[in-house]
Amino acid sequence: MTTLTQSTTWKALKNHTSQLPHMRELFAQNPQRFEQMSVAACGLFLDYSKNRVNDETLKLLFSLAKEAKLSEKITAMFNGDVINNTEQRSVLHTALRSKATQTIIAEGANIVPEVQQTLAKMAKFVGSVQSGDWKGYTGKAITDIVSIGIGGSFLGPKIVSQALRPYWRDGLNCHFVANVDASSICEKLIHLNAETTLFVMSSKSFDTQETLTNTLSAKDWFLAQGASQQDVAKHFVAVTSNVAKATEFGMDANNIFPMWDWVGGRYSLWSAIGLPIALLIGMDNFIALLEGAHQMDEHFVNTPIEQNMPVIMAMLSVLYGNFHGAQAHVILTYDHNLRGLPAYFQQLDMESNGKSVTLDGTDVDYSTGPVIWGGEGTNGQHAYHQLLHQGTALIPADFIMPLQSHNPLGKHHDQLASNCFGQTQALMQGRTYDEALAELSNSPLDDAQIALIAKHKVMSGNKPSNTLLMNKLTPTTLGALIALYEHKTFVQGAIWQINSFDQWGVELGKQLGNDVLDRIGAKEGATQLDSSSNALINLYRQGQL
Ligand SMILES: O=P(O)(O)OC[C@H]1O[C@H](O)[C@H](O)[C@@H](O)[C@@H]1O
Repeated sequence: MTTLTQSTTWKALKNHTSQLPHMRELFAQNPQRFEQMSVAACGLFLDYSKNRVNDETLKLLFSLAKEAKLSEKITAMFNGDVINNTEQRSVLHTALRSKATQTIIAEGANIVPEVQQTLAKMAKFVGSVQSGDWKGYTGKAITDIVSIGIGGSFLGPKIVSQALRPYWRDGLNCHFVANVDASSICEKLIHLNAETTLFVMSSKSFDTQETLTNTLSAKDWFLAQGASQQDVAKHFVAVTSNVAKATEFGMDANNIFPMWDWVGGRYSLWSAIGLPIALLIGMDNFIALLEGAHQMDEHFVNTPIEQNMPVIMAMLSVLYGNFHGAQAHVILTYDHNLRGLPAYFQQLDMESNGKSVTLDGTDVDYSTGPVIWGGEGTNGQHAYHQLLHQGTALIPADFIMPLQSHNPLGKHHDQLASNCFGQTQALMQGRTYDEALAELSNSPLDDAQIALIAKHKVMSGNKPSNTLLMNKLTPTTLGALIALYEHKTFVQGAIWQINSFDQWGVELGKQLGNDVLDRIGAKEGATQLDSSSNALINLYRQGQL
């Protein structure tokens, strides 16, 4: 039994939440609800009024945060304290977007100079590739980047590049290879010219099977196109914290961009892992991305928790996960360029808070990280919004939308916005039986049929949502948005007293996968494992059913 669930505040929340009226009633009681439950920060605007809260709920949630010593924990992270207790590491992705004048101590040294040196190395490299000064082995400029990496070494570069498509410099294209399934790399290489292709291999550990395999295959392809071993240095660069392994692999030491143990993979896009992003949008825009995140860092550190955007969003998630039984959370991006963002937040949140023991190893007796999923609006309305409106599961929703489009065309953006706002309204107010009957008042159906259809048209409403707006999706607002969710994830972990920065759960699958790989390649069929695993391996070995 943890102290958290035994606390007075926790018990008060349990009691309070069961007595709150429907959101329709909460809006009717307070015409100022929107004004009182919205907050602006760093170019973002959060409307959290469509939530199952009143002033008392918020007061209790903020008490929970204070009892968790949240402010002290925020300070500890930014100061470089070793808060990742199982790997004995600081957590300082925030240092990657710090100012050159700052001093941030990690492992006994000021890390800001090295961060700045790496940014300068990136800027020089990006400038030379974009200007055409960087030449391939036949003297041609680079036209295509192939980014090889997986997990945090893939999702950040991929999703941010996609989100900032309007900022791509002409003349450069980028292809992302992550999965070890050869289709991923083959379908890209087939269209590329080795003379003008640059491979960026990103792996913090330089020990991830998929990334190593893909990089070796890329190298084989490159050499098979007529290039020679000494040409590799012109076409392969690496981003890693394991410089020794990268050099051993054959990467030219001058082409290795460092990263550090105090940056978690899912928090690393701000480091040289973001090199593909910078190559596409330019270093000036990459710096703007960092600036947006830095602004959100400042907001997070300096703003009282009651007006603190990451804290508000985090405490609302704690409310639904721990007091309303919600086990999932949906991210709905009403912006085509943000279509990949739910997948990014999926790793950020689920790999951070998918834990079941507290920092001191006590089994939790409460829910922790929810299942994060989502997609772009309005597509989701034609796919899964039915469940959001009438399903039995409570799934809180974040709607994210810029007020201005990069492609203002006719009524498109009006329709996008009207759908976004209409959805949050429908989730909140639902439809009563009487309203359904009224809608059927002119129906030719008989009374029994009308009563039946009306019943099927009832929507309970009271479904919570946040609406996050920005003027326009720019590098700066995107940086602030991603940092917002990083800090939201941190706050939830702080409340749940878990380590949000290790990922022991991914180890076993890898170990067993390596064992299966050996059994697939063995002389004899598999017999030592469970009957299912033996059979599956042997089916694969025979290559057909
Ligand atoms: O960057 P790498 O060391 O290759 O790791 C790539 C990924 O591997 C694992 O799946 C970790 O759980 C991720 O957090 C990490 O981003």
